[in-house]
Amino acid sequence: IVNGEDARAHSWPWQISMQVKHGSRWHHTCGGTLIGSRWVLTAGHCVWPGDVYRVVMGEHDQSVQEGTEQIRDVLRILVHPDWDINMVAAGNDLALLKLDKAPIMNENVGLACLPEAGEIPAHGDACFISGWGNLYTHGPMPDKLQQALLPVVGNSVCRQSDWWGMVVKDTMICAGGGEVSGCNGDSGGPLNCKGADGKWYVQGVTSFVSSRVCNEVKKPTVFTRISAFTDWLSNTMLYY
Ligand SMILES: C[C@H](NC(=O)[C@H](CCCC[NH3+])NC(=O)C(F)(F)F)C(=O)Nc1ccc(C(F)(F)F)cc1
Repeated sequence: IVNGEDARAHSWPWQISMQVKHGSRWHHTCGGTLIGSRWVLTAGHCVWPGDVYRVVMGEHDQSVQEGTEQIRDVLRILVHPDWDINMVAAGNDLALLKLDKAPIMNENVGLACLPEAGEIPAHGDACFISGWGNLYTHGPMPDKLQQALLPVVGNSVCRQSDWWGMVVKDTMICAGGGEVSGCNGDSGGPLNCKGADGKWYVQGVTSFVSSRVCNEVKKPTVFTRISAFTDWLSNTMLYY
């Protein structure tokens, strides 16, 4: 996240770190959201065939063993059938990770609330992006979880030719578009939006930013809109 701030520890208890094994070491590769007792939602572009992943929950500072971390292996990976790594603009950038065992739910690890099917966040809705992605383009990753206020940009604005144009589909949400943005490593993480009931809902899964600079003005961070995939999510979690 570019131009964000340290999150208060464990204030986004559904935020996970998806880690990939390189040799004998594990590296953060993407964010994700705990949406079921044994299910994590992340981005399709976070999954590479042949890689081995694990999920760390209850994490805050990745450089410190805080005693709140819970680590689980990934038993099964289900990438959205219509995701195509060569067609980011087509959307469907989703994957479900089934954990080998449910984590213990506590003040540091909990389930996200998901929106109703078809719910579209309004232009100007105050949402927060969270993640351990780069602090700036080609920059370092932070130790502590970052967050940033990223107001929703309605698709009619986001589709303007000097913004994202026709790259933005109905199954996507734009947010930001100024100096604040997601950046590499935030992929797959949540867009946290406060509902009318005062509860936080995860409305989006971080998908892409400008390929020039993460925080390019008029190129908001683009999220997969979860409310467009409620059937796929529930059917997949029910079946597998
Ligand atoms: C460097 C930049 N990376 C990204 O945006 C990657 C996703 C890359 C998937 C495709 N390889 N996502 C992120 O860095 C994230 F943290 F913001 F999610 C990028 O490639 N952006 C990008 C690519 C294609 C398109 C477009 F859809 F227009 F083709 C728009 C942006």
